[in-house]
Amino acid sequence: MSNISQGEKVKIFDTTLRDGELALKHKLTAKQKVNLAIILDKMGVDVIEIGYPGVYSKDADEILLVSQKVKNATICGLSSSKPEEIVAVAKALRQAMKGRINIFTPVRLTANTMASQVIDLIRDSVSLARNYCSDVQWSAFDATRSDSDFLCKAVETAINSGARTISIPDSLGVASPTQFFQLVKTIIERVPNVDSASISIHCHNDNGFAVDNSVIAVEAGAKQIECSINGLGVRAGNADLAKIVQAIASSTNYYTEVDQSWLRQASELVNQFMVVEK
Ligand SMILES: CC(C)[C@@](O)(CC(=O)O)C(=O)O
Repeated sequence: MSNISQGEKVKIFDTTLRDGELALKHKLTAKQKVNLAIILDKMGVDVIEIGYPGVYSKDADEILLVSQKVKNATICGLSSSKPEEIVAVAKALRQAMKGRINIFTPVRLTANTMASQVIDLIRDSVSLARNYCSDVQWSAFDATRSDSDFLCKAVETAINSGARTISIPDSLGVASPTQFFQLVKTIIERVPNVDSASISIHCHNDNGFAVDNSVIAVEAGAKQIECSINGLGVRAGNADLAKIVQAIASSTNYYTEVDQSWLRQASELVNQFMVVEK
């Protein structure tokens, strides 16, 4: 069984304006977000994550503004499993032609978390989001440090509750390429309803493997890669979009719809984001 077939498109999900913004000491302005989103849209990125409106209220306004400018890409907002955060994303997306709610739930069980409570949380939050939006992504926060049997159960629950995309993040950037390949493969082999959703991945670069892990995950069956311009993201950053697109372009088996001629302009704009405006 495989989630991606040879010759298939790999979707590119850009998180520069969400994970990347969190890496900066200052917040981006609405104008900066709109300017980058327009370039990402022209570039052919499939999904643009703009912010986390349940926690940063300015992100709600930015999602609304970007929605008015973006023509093709899906606009995405992040949320935890808290109902009020899910509603905040849904409201912010009201003018988006194509909108997605990305819900993350921690799946690493600790002494204080019961498996059944986490499963309930996933079911309730994904179902709630589906009442507002047909395009719901569920992200298994800290997937690479979780128990794989529990992770499979969590993924199955999210899909049964209506998630169309399942993201497997290496949240702390601890997985080696072999381990990450195996984890994605295990999910695709073991989760009975996995073909009702697409698998996405989101890799951090703490050990320098963000790009390698992302590319190898496609070989394991992932259909969407989450990455950012210049690899901007918390701590050591995310996978660098330009490197991902280049790696996929050089493979004969898969392709992306990203037009590489826009990469330089996007990279220069994100370099300017590092400078605090007076
Ligand atoms: C949302 C998720 C994919 C996350 O980005 C979570 C987060 O940044 O809080 C991660 O790296 O695990």
